[in-house]
Amino acid sequence: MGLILAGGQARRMGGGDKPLLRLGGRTLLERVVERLAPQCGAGLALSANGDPARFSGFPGPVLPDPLPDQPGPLAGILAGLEHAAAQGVARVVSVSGDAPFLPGDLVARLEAAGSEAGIALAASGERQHYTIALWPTALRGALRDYLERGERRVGGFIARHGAAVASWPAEPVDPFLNINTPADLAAAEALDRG
Ligand SMILES: Nc1nc2c(ncn2[C@@H]2O[C@H](COP(=O)(O)OP(=O)(O)OP(=O)(O)O)[C@@H](O)[C@H]2O)c(=O)[nH]1
Repeated sequence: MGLILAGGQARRMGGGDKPLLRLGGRTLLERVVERLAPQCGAGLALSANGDPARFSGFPGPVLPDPLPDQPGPLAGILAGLEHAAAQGVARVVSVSGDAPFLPGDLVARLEAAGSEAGIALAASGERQHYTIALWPTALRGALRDYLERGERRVGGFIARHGAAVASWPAEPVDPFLNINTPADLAAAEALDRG
């Protein structure tokens, strides 16, 4: 199952839903769905809080964070793992909803790198992306305990559970480039025009 994380506050962008920003005539979310859907036989889910109607075109459930007082990407990942486990799905690939150039072999390579019980992270060269990763749903109990203890660092959870890494070249275009600021969006527009 593919899980698109869209529950962040987009402070560096000035607020709002970054996945609904447009790049080259389509929203970032439409671009992420276009990249990810063909790779995910078990379908997609979107992790986002607030009114789900603003994502009405999304082809899957919109999952609110299970621990609203505990923001951060791990809360969204927990929502995805619990949803997937309820559907009998063993592994979830999370991606950021602001990464419009995801590689077409993302899921296959993460699945090859990961194990039944282990997390697998995507990397651009040496740079690891903690929110673009394969997560066994079996870790959902440990993740809920971690968050309920008041922890929220993704790297801290991964360090406890080990992680394999699948790496893609960062050049000429980083396939995990994500949009954090208006300047990033302008740069992505220039890249998209090629
Ligand atoms: N579900 C969920 N996703 C989150 C949360 N916080 C961040 N994310 C997602 O995790 C990914 C990385 O988020 P960040 O870069 O830390 O935060 P951001 O909202 O994108 O941007 P800034 O507020 O500018 O840091 C993005 O896809 C976010 O949508 C949260 O509290 N809940």
